[in-house]
Amino acid sequence: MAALRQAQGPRGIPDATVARLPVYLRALTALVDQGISTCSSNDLAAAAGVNPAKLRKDLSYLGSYGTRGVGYDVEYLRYQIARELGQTQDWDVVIVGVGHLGSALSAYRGFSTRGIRIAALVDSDPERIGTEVAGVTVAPMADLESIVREHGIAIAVIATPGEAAQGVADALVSAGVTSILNFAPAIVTVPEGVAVRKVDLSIELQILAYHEQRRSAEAPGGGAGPWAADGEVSL
Ligand SMILES: NC(=O)c1ccc[n+]([C@@H]2O[C@H](COP(=O)([O-])OP(=O)(O)OC[C@H]3O[C@@H](n4cnc5c(N)ncnc54)[C@H](O)[C@@H]3O)[C@@H](O)[C@H]2O)c1
Repeated sequence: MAALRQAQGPRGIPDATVARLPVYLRALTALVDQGISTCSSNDLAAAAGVNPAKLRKDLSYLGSYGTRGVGYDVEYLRYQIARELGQTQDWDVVIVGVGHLGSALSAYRGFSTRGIRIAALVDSDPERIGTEVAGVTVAPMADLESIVREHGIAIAVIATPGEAAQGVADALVSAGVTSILNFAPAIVTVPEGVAVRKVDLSIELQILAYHEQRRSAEAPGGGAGPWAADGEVSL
């Protein structure tokens, strides 16, 4: 069976907690920007859109318990989470497949503020190779290994058609990449020690469509349905 390996949380932190850390980081960054230096777990939980007990439990994995009556030191907690997520250093990332999606991802400015730098773009199409996208020249697949070595790249994004994804994943792994974000609609198998995360917007939309359909079937007059106040479906 094809194994879809998930990133192992650092220091044994559960993956569900790791997945919420970037949300806390974003909320804390907003608090820093507003000049707020301390916050209660309730305030931070509200800003992050999670329940306070879950937030306290998540932060306890980082050894961060806040100070009774004072709350959390916003700057320090932000630093702790950034360090846990490896964001105190910049990560060079390669995108393979520089079509519509790959080009849009390369042009996204939000990565740089999160310590992610799109250092290289690679494609197999001779028409695309040599063109410049978001200030980076598209390189051929033959250059993948030297690109990964030169930039010390550990993380790659696959934005090729599904049928090319496994071959691209194999090439990435053999070049030395150890973490892959796969946008292609295909399950890729990788050796032990390589992490793969899959993003599938169609599945997310299908889930929303399912709930939308149930909502209109169950409450034709416009009931609340399964929707939570923050817009997330409560499953
Ligand atoms: N996960 C999501 O949420 C989501 C959303 C949209 C699209 N997609 C998927 O992302 C992928 C890209 O979509 P797109 O619209 O950008 O397609 P596209 O056709 O515009 O781009 C694909 C690019 O991959 C390149 N490519 C093909 N085979 C390759 C190979 N073996 N090695 C290197 N490069 C190769 C092509 O030359 C092209 O530049 C598709 O698989 C699509 O289904 C995923």
